[in-house]
This record gives sequence, C-alpha cells and structure tokens, in this order.
Amino acid sequence: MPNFVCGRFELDLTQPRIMAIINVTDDSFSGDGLRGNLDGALNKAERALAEGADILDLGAESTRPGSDPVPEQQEIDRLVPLIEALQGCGVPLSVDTLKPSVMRAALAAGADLINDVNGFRAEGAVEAVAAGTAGLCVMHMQGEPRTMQQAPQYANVVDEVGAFLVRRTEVLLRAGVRRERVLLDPGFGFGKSTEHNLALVRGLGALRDLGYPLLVGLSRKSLLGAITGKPVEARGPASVAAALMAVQYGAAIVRVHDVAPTRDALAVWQAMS
Ligand SMILES: Nc1nc2ncc(COP(=O)(O)OP(=O)(O)O)nc2c(=O)[nH]1
Repeated sequence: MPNFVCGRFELDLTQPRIMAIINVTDDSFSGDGLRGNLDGALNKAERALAEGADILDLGAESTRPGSDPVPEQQEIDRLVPLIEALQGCGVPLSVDTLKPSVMRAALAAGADLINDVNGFRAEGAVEAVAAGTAGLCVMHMQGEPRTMQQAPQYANVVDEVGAFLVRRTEVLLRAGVRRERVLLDPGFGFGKSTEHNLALVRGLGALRDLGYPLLVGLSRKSLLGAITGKPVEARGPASVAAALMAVQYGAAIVRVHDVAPTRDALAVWQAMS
C-alpha cells in the first residue's frame, strides 16, 4: 500500500494509526469540547502527542445528531490560532469541517488534512482542496447532522455507502487530486441505525477493497451505548474494543478520544497478529 500523502507528511499505513480528537466546540456529543479554549486545546493536543497520536483532528463545529451549524467565522477564529500554535508539533494536523471557506483558511494556516463529514459535497469544497497535497478524508453521511438520525433508510447500507464514497472520490480525482491523498470513512452514526452501524463494521473489508485507506470513528458513539448500556462518559473500554475490531476488519486509522488505551491495545494487536 503506498504511503498516505497528507500535506507535509507521508504516513506509512502498513501499521494502524491513531487520529486524536481535539474538539474546540461548545457542544460535542462526548462533552469533550473545549469551547474555543486555546490553552485547553493545546494541553489536550500535547497530551495526545505524548500518548502516541499519529494525527490530531481539530474540530470547531459539533456534528452530533441534532446539532446546529456554527457560523463560519467562529469556526475559523477557533481553528486558525490552534493550527498556527501546533505548527511543528511533528504530526499531521487534520481539520474537521464541511465548509469550503473554513477549509481554505485551515489550509492557509498550515493544516495537512481536511476531514469532511459531508464528503466534499458543499458548493466550492472540491475547488477549495483540489490543489496542493493536503490529505482528504471523504466521509459518508445520510442527510445532515440536525436530522440524520430521525429515520435512516438503506436497501443495502454497505453497498450504498461504498457507492457514495466512490462517487465522491471520482469527483476529487477528476479535479486533479492524487489518489494517495484520499481516505474513505463510512461515517458511523451519521444517518445510521445500530443495525446499519454493525453491518458497516462487518462490511469494512468490502469498503477496504475499494482501494483506499479507511478511517473509522466509533469512539464513545451511541452504537457502543446501545451494545453496552453505558453512558458516553463510561464508553472508554468499549471504544478501545471497537477500535481493535475496526483495525481487525481493515481500518488503517482509528479516530479516538482516548489515545493511550488505544495505543496499548493496538500494540497488543500488532504483537499477536
Ligand atoms: N472522519 C470522521 N470525522 C468525524 N467527525 C466527527 C465525529 C463525531 O464525533 P466527535 O467529533 O467526537 O463529536 P462532535 O462531532 O459532537 O464534536 N465523527 C467522525 C467520524 O466518525 N469520522
């Protein structure tokens, strides 16, 4: 598998990688948002790096079910100082946004990866990222965060998610994006029922066969609450187990809140595989 190209970095994905979630939001579902608190976010980033994070994913707009959009200038004002402060941190800086103007501001500030939960569907999103070498995570979402969990429907969720990801990626490639810059993500919890999410976990191998590295985000999500009955703050062990299963099924990168336990679990997985 060729290295994943993301900005100033090339990531070797022959071993599973950890993307640490750094939310500077008001209302993230996991309650970990740092409300635009730059020092808090920097401390969290430093801890994630010390614990072995391979990528930092910076987000300033919650995309939890039922969430409302954040004004783009507020998103930019929260993200740009953080991106600038983390220059030179030694790992790729990912920015979790679906707004083209925020993508442009993030890239100008030095972001290495754009993580778009909307699959670069917004008007101008493809144009905002096509040039350059930033990594691009194409994620599937059915509907929009505000309403996506009301009644998600699929005839075959793995086939439909896969077809969407291929369509969006082909748009990027036609715009001149090199395939080594692309990650795919099925978007757990983004317009999916528990059954849909479980089918997608078991279907990760089929999505991996599309020919691009997979990014998977299951950490603390409602799927784990449905399985364990635990509230979001008690889903750490389930999140580690889910990350292991995702890697076992073919994920190249896991997006997590808790880096240290995930790092240990992946070390055990690698030693025993
Ligand atoms: N690529 C990708 N990006 C994502 N961004 C946000 C969330 C939601 O999780 P979180 O950031 O913890 O919550 P919130 O969006 O409420 O801040 N999940 C994903 C995901 O599964 N994949």
